[in-house]
Amino acid sequence: MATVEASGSDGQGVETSVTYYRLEEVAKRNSPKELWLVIHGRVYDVTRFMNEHPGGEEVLMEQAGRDATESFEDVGHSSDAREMLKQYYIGDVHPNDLKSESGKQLRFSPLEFLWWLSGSKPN
Ligand code: HEM
Repeated sequence: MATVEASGSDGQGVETSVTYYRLEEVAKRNSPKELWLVIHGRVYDVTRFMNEHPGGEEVLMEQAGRDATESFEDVGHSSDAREMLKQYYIGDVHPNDLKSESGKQLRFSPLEFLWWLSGSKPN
């Protein structure tokens, strides 16, 4: 775990600090005693929320210690549900462990792109 302090340039005012967690650490919190999950690069401790989740505790258990972004989005959670996330936020995924979300949207691998280029050349 690493904590980064970032404070405002005026020396007073808002001070924010972010705690970074490695995915390895998140993965250990995969039991009903301690249940963390990742949604959009943020880490949530949903241990005390498990019994209250309207979608049931089983689905949270299935995602325990993992990146639950896709399943969270697949359900089409309401804005109320998104608002609730804040209560359980404990930190961010360590930058070295972040997969690029835009990377997933690449339509071609670099090799396919070369094939595509060579195929589309005149004559
Ligand atoms: C901290 C994370 C989560 C919060 C705060 C949350 C909150 C909620 C809330 C408030 C609802 C009621 C419907 C709504 O307002 O959208 C709901 C329903 C539901 N959630 Fe979650 N949820 C979380 C994570 C997940 C995850 C990871 C899954 C994985 C599949 C999931 C699956 C469901 C399902 C299946 C329903 C029932 C939908 C229905 O009956 O129409 N939730 N959740």
